[in-house]
Amino acid sequence: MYRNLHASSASAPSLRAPAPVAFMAPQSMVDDAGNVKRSRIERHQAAFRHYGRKGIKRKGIKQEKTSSGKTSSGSTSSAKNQVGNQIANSLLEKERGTQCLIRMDPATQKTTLLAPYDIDIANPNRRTYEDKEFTFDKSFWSHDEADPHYAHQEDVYRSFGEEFLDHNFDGYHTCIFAYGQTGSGKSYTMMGTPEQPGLIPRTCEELFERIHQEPAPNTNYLVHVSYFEVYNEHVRDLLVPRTTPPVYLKIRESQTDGVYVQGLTEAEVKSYADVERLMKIGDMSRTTASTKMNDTSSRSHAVFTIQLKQIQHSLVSDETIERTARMRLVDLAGSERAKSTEATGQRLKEGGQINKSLTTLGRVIAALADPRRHAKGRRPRDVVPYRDSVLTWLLKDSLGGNSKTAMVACIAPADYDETLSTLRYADQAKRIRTRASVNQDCLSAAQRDAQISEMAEQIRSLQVSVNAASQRKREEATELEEYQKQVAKMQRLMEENRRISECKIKALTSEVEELRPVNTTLRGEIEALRRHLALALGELKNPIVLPPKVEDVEDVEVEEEGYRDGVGEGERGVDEGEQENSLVQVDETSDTDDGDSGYDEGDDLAAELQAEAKEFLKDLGLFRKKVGSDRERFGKRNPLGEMVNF
Ligand SMILES: Nc1ncnc2c1ncn2[C@@H]1O[C@H](COP(=O)(O)OP(=O)(O)OP(=O)(O)O)[C@@H](O)[C@H]1O
Repeated sequence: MYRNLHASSASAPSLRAPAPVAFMAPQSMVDDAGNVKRSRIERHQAAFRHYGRKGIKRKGIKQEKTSSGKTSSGSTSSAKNQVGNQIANSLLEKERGTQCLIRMDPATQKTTLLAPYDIDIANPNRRTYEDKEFTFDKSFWSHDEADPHYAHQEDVYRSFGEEFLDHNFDGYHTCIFAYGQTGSGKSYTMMGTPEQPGLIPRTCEELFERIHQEPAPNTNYLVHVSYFEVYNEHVRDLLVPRTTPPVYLKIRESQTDGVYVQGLTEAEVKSYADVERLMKIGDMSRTTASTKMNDTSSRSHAVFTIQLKQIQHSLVSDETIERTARMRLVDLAGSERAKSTEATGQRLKEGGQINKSLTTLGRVIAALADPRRHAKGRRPRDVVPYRDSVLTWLLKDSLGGNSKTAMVACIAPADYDETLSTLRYADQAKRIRTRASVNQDCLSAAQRDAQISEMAEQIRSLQVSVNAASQRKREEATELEEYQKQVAKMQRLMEENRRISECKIKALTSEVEELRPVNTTLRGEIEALRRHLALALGELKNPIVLPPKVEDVEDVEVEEEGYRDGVGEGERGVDEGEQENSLVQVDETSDTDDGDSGYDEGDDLAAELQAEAKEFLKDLGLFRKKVGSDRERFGKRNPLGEMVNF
């Protein structure tokens, strides 16, 4: 673990050096010369960090002893639960037969990561591990409560949390964030448990203790709290109830406020009880899940922010001093290897997102720690990839800007690679330099009055533009209403048209149905007429010659005789030849009354009938065409777009 303990003067901005905080080795592990003793038995001990606590004195809460001999608070029954939990954790590590690979030297603050013993000698290609040494600002050893150097929650808070609160009262922005592999104790360090509160509750509690103890009657305090999480690269307000689908907030950047979360709840709090209530709401809302490495693993980065505003008024000089400080307390999600967590599905996806944002945080830290960054003529901001993840963008100011920042690197030192990676991360972060300055405004009565009248003017002009905007809005609303009316009217008309078309189609369909039998009959009649006409024509062109009937012949003979009585012989010879013809004529006209004129009339009739038939066929053709076009216009189509008969 490491942290920044360098303070800046309240009046001028200064450079500060972040420094590491690591586990503190128990005395039993350090020999007289200060060297770390390495015994096989020790190295097989459980590896979890266990913070104890010395509570801030509170009513109704029992006091307990810490390693440093100071008193602490905690309810007895809850403390029992916590002890159980701690033992369970230790047992879990022991059950796994893991080695404790960390040693700490309280004299030098040196942290040593020891190479694991189980090196496979038979396999020479296997990677060789070696001991690694790191030095951090502070190292906390929370391995065994029986240890004289065991670091309780209270010890951790007293060693730097308290100091950070001092910075806040001096008007500095601060940030403490916990980093480490999953299950290494980040949430325990930052939030803790009701029995063993961590840095956040202790800071808040002491903040209100100091406010309420403030003897100066001319100082006013305003405290606001916000709590949000970054889950899968989305920001969610933890102080509002969860919804389905979840409401994600947008990140904005302004020149005056820097990077901020738009629409985030900033609740005013007047006492520690108010903060406790909000912390409870937020913790219940936070995304956690049970994984192989941790029963209540945080699947998101949680950012708890306290805004402290101190307004001081001097009656002597009639000046107002405003100090604003922001405390950011960040519990990062744990880095994890899919192999160790055996995660699948949603857990695997979350793990991927967590690692991605932590990798970006690592790149940001590396860029900020790069000594060339401070070289002359270099434009540092170009190379820091803040915007590559939501987390780094939001923490931009805390990581490399106006803030005093500490990183607590938590380790569960049973895994050489994970622990080495965390310690390297921390080692790099300690090289970062930020520029913290006091956020203070000092205003004389005249300046304040000027500011008030300037603001009043601003409010007036805003009021004017709001009025103009609402007028525009009203006009726009009227236009919109008119437009909506027109659209509704058009829709109504279209609907009516559709209905009219439907009616037409129905009427035409029934007409066609009615005409269908007439059409069939007419077709039949036309066919009959055609046949009849063909017969008549055939008959006219090839008349059938029939022999005269007997009575007819006799009648002729009688007539001939009468005739013969009146004409000469020669005449008779000629008449005989003609007589034959006239007989044919007579016979032929027996049906048509007159042989010669009957033939001409037949032709006329045929022509007349033909013309009539043609006329009829023409009408029929037109009628067909009409029916066809109506079908085209009003007929139904099947899904393939083909016409369907109606
Ligand atoms: N110093 C400690 N003393 C007692 N219990 C501890 C200590 N450190 C961690 N624990 C316990 O270990 C478990 C895991 O710790 P915690 O949830 O804080 O890990 P984490 O690093 O936040 O994990 P994750 O990244 O998965 O959220 C918890 O039950 C916690 O109470």
